[in-house]
Amino acid sequence: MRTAYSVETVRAAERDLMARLPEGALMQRAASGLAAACADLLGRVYGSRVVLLVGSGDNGGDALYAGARLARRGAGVTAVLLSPERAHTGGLAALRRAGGTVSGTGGAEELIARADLVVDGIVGIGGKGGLRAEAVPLAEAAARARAAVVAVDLPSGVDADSGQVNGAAVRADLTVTFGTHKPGLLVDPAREYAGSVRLVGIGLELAAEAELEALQHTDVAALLPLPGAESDKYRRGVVGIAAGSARYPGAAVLAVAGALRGGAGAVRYVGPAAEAVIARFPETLVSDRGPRSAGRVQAWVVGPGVGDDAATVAEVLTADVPVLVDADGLRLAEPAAVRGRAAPTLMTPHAGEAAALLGVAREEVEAARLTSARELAERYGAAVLLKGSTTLVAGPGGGAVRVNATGTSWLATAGSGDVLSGLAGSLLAAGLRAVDAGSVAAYLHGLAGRFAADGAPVGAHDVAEAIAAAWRDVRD
Ligand SMILES: NC(=O)C1=CN([C@@H]2O[C@H](COP(=O)(O)OP(=O)(O)OC[C@H]3O[C@@H](n4cnc5c(N)ncnc54)[C@H](OP(=O)(O)O)[C@@H]3O)[C@@H](O)[C@H]2O)[C@@H](O)CC1
Ligand SMILES: Nc1ncnc2c1ncn2[C@@H]1O[C@H](COP(=O)(O)OP(=O)(O)O)[C@@H](O)[C@H]1O
Ligand SMILES: [K+]
Repeated sequence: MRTAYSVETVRAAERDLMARLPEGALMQRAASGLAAACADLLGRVYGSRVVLLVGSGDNGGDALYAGARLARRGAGVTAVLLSPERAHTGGLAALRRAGGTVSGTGGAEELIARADLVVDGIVGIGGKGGLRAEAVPLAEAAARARAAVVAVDLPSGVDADSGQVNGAAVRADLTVTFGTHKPGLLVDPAREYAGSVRLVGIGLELAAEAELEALQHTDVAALLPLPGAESDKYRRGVVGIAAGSARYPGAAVLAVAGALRGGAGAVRYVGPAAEAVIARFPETLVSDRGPRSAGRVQAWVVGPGVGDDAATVAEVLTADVPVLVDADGLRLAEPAAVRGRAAPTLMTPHAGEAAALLGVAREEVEAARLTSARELAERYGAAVLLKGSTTLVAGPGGGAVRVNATGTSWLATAGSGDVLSGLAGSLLAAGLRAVDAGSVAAYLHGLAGRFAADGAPVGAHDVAEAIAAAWRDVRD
């Protein structure tokens, strides 16, 4: 499991550790890891041109000490100081001793244009708001330059705790982060600014709960429901799919396609698209008598393509088993009916649907994805899976939010959300907790999207077909 901790938690751990270590030891650990990452990126350090962008805090100190290490290995290192009188004294002295030079911001853009590597030490976890005006031209010059850009701890200008980006920020090829990931490195839009992320251990002991968790292959493998010798189709769980309409029969077919690959022993379909479902998936149990009379299920999926069928949504919400609400179902569900449920609920909006539920503009949700997912989960007393390039899954009782980045932008194709709903519903029926079902489904769905696309456009049915390959890959 990869975890990310809040700045407050990092600060507390830093204080504890600093009290036990000689002064400056922590910064040396950070600088050593940073310099090693820079050297790897450069390939040949000797003779390379390195520009350090140095702000007034310890983030700039890290950059200066790392710059000194590179200078000792023969790099030509210049530090551009944003506030010369407040730059880290020890770091500056070390750089000078190693033969590095110092410049003000005048002429910095030409230096950046000629550099092989730009190290962004403008601001780290002490940053507030977007980049300040004097730093913006430097970030822009770095974006234009052919140099590789390495961000120290996090790209300057992004919010460490929320992943929000207010105004300009540095775009890095690599972020070298210290002690733990920060939420902003894993959540869009900030994640896009971070490039690849390298974690450098500095010995922090993080006592509090993580803000974010990102499942890895082994975590997912441990959660996958596997049949045993004593299994039969009912014990494995039956998932009910209430989806589709005369107008949107495809949503039903795609949700069933996802559900068949999710680990439930049987898929029961109710609704007006039974013929289309059976034609494609003859193994589906179909019924046209409505959810309540359809027979026992261990979880429901309601909503994809149901159009205006509010009655079906209301009926499913009265079931005493876990319910996944998606698409039209999110619009039609009575908030009180969701909040009043005793069994778990998993809501799966994309940003537009989340915005409608929260009564804000879509852009607001996209800019503040983490806060939005948490807010919805709290308001509805439900687990909330917020779709997008990084998918978030927040539980109703607070706690760490799961983040998933296995996907690919090829998944932005009509109907791929329906496949995800079926898959997650199937995992719910197999007995996974709502947050686990949502995050495991997002993980497999993202991988399946990658496998199916492999660099070319795909349809949602291709994604469904690749889910089996994603399972195998995870279990390997
Ligand atoms: N935690 C750890 O365990 C370890 C932490 N380490 C390192 O320390 C870093 C944190 O250092 P930090 O606390 O000195 O804060 P930092 O990020 O340099 O920023 C503060 C300065 O930036 C300025 N500033 C603020 N906002 C700004 C903006 N938007 N745009 C531009 N400038 C802005 C602000 O100015 P002021 O408001 O005072 O005018 C202030 O001077 C951390 O990220 C990591 O790299 C490692 O060395 C070892 C282990
Ligand atoms: N840029 C992207 N990168 C990765 N995944 C994406 C991206 N855009 C959308 N997705 C994923 O594709 C799926 C789209 O779902 P949704 O928006 O509900 O589409 P539909 O309603 O057409 O089925 C979600 O799983 C979402 O996370
Ligand atoms: K930085």
